[in-house]
Amino acid sequence: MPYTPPQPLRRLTVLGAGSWGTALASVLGRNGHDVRLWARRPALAERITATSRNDDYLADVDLPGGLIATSDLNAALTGTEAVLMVTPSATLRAMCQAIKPHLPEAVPIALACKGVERRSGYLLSEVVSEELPGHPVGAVSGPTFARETALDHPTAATVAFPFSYRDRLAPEKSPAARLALSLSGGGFRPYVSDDLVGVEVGGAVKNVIAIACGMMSGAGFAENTRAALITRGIDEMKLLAQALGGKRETVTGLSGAGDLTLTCSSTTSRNMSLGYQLGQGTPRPSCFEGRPVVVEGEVNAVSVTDLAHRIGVPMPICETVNAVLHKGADLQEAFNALWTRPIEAEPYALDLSLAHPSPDLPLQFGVN
Ligand SMILES: NC(=O)C1=CN([C@@H]2O[C@H](COP(=O)(O)OP(=O)(O)OC[C@H]3O[C@@H](n4cnc5c(N)ncnc54)[C@H](OP(=O)(O)O)[C@@H]3O)[C@@H](O)[C@H]2O)C=CC1
Ligand SMILES: O=C(CO)COP(=O)(O)O
Repeated sequence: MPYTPPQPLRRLTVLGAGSWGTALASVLGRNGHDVRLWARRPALAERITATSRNDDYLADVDLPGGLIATSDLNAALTGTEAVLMVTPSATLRAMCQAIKPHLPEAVPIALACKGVERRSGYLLSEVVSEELPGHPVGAVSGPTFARETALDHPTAATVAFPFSYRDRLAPEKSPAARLALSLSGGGFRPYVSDDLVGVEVGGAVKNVIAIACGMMSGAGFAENTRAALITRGIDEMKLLAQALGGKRETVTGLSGAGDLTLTCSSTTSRNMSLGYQLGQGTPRPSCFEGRPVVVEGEVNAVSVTDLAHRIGVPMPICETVNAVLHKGADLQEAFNALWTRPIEAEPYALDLSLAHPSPDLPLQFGVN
């Protein structure tokens, strides 16, 4: 059989007209695709369509002309060839249930939200597969601030779908390849991966680590501390990815180390910013001047640490963030306890025999 190259998707749906959904719809619109952007508020959908601006979320960004927003799920999904889910992780299950009656058969679904479901401990792809069986499920994830992406600054991200035998039989139908081709253009450069678990774990954990970095910076610690948290955060990601069946090396890519570096580098990140404000002593209700802001690491501090406990993965930084955010722990005392833990091997490994720097040394040693 002659090789048929994969083609971009013609029509795509982006669910969620917040900052990231609008940025992704802009990338697809600029690349010439027929994209429908679903906003839950009809008034916002009308304004986006009429003005090519999203004044609620990306006020200073010109969106591609002809970008159609709608609050009607049926209109957004009819005839679509792929769906990007871009509402907060906690809304994902309800969104899946809402779109089910309108979803064309077998269309691929890509997650652009980041997290672990709190109640079940499932990765978000598992939530989608449970609610919407029969659809290939993947993710788009990487170091991608929405505003920069919408302004077409050079940005790279990973498009991950599990590799199936069908991809080998018919590579032209591969959802990862077709979605990556659709996103590719202008400043947006996608890479493809078959390690969905590794990609999802990176996205879920990096937000919690960014809160830790923000807390430490806000409390007056310096750059050495932040670099240590980033690096040890990568180790926590690796352990969780491996324990859930993903690959450790995926965590060194865009969706892991890449996104962690971005998110832990400035208070442009909402997660880093929340940590910073708390580190400075601002009470939680007064952070962001009291505005409701999506901070995925806040809810995911609970879901990630719960999941880690349940499967026996040590994640001490995430644990510390969770204790400060949700268990009333004192920030300084909690970080002191983190810092004075018994000495461990680097990298920590789930297979304890691999973690031993020497057969004569125990896995952990020291005071405390
Ligand atoms: N912003 C970024 O730079 C990036 C964000 N992400 C991820 O994308 C996801 C969405 O974040 P982001 O776009 O930034 O968030 P925003 O705060 O910018 O937008 C949130 C969006 O979700 C909608 N929404 C809120 N609650 C519900 C609900 N119960 N049901 C349906 N829709 C709801 C909001 O609608 P309404 O306006 O009506 O409230 C809005 O469209 C998060 O998981 C985030 O981690 C990933 C990469 C980059
Ligand atoms: O995920 C993001 C960048 O990749 C956005 O990070 P924040 O949600 O912390 O702003």
